[in-house]
Amino acid sequence: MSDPTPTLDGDRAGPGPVHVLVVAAGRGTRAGPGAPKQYRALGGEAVLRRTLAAVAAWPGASAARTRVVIHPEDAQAYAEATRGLGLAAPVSGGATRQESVRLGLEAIRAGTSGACAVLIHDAARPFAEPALAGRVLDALARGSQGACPALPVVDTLRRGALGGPAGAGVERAGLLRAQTPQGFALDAILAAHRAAAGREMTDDVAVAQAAGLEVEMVEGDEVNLKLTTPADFARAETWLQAAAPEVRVGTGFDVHAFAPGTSLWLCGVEIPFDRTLSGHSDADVGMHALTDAIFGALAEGDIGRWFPPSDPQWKGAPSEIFLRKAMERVAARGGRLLNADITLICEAPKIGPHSDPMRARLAEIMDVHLERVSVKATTTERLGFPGRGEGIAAQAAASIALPGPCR
Ligand SMILES: Nc1ccn([C@@H]2O[C@H](COP(=O)(O)OP(=O)(O)OP(=O)(O)O)[C@@H](O)[C@H]2O)c(=O)n1
Ligand SMILES: C[C@](O)(CO)[C@H](O)COP(=O)(O)O
Repeated sequence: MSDPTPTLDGDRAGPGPVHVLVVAAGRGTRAGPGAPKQYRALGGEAVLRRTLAAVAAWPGASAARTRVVIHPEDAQAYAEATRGLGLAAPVSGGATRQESVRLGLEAIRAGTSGACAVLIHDAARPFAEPALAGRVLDALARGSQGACPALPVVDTLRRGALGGPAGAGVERAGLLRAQTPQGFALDAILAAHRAAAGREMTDDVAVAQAAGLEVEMVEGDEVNLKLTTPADFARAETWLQAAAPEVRVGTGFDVHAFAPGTSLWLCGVEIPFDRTLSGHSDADVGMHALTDAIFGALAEGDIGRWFPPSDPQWKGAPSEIFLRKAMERVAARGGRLLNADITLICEAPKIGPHSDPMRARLAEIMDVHLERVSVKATTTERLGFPGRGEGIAAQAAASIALPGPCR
């Protein structure tokens, strides 16, 4: 499939397409006993899945250019947490975050050619918003060799250990707390990581600096919490409970003309008929309208953008490919389909006897309950092209819930 966002968005120039590396191979020991923190449920959903949904909304990001580094023992948990997201196979991580990053960068370099940017992000930061990633990419586009979001330290700093005596104060002016995603040109940060092997550093800015790269600090975000301790999980749960999901509605409309034939496809069901519908794919007009409604709710274009009709590979293709892609995008954004309502507009064939099988087939493809899918039909009282029996029109509405802002 052609990818609609292959380079930095809008006016951003920079070191080519944006790759995202999510490091998820840690053990999360400071988060206490249980599964590694990136696979624990937060608001009913695995932390890693939330992080990947956040990443999917970043400017220039795509599933095809997102790689996740995991611990080899976590393959099953990873498969469950990323089901339906359409990601490439995960990369096996190392004993430290630094090693995991290097292994991920090597995998990205091996799988792509040419100059590109990479955003390196902790799986343990599920709330990194598009504007934050945008500031990092903007710095790269301005020519910075690296960019890191950060926030000023606001508490007084003092040396010491809990339960022990207070030690000397530490001047806090000019101190920043570094966050991720940290962005670089892929080749530069990969070279820096190769050179740094064996010397342990806690973030990629340190690795970049050790190689002589200059890194620009950009504004971070308080909401971009790194889940480290049980208290962080408790805080994040409170945020999520306070945030209502965002409900989006999209609409779709499509028309296909009749052509000589013996059956036609409508909403995933083949109906014997004295004509067929003509079109580049299987011409399933109902499924096309529904798919466009879902893409519309996501504000991610339409079928033609994801599956150009000029591309011969979609000739005669079953339209469920398009619908599955739209649902894959809903999942990638951390959303779910609330309901879909399709109206088929034709004099013939009669839709009534087929509407329940159509609902069942659409619900199966979208992996939602039957009750969320409606298929109905109307005529145009013999007026216009459907009334003259020249073709079939379909309109659809779809509503989806996307995770609300976590502020
Ligand atoms: N060997 C490692 C260690 C860490 N990470 C990842 O680096 C990110 C930031 O690290 P941190 O929050 O310290 O995670 P953990 O190392 O898992 O936590 P802890 O130190 O409490 O064990 C996390 O997404 C973590 O999964 C990694 O990919 N490989
Ligand atoms: C990279 C990082 O998130 C920047 O704040 C942080 O350094 C990772 O934490 P770790 O505990 O050192 O892995």
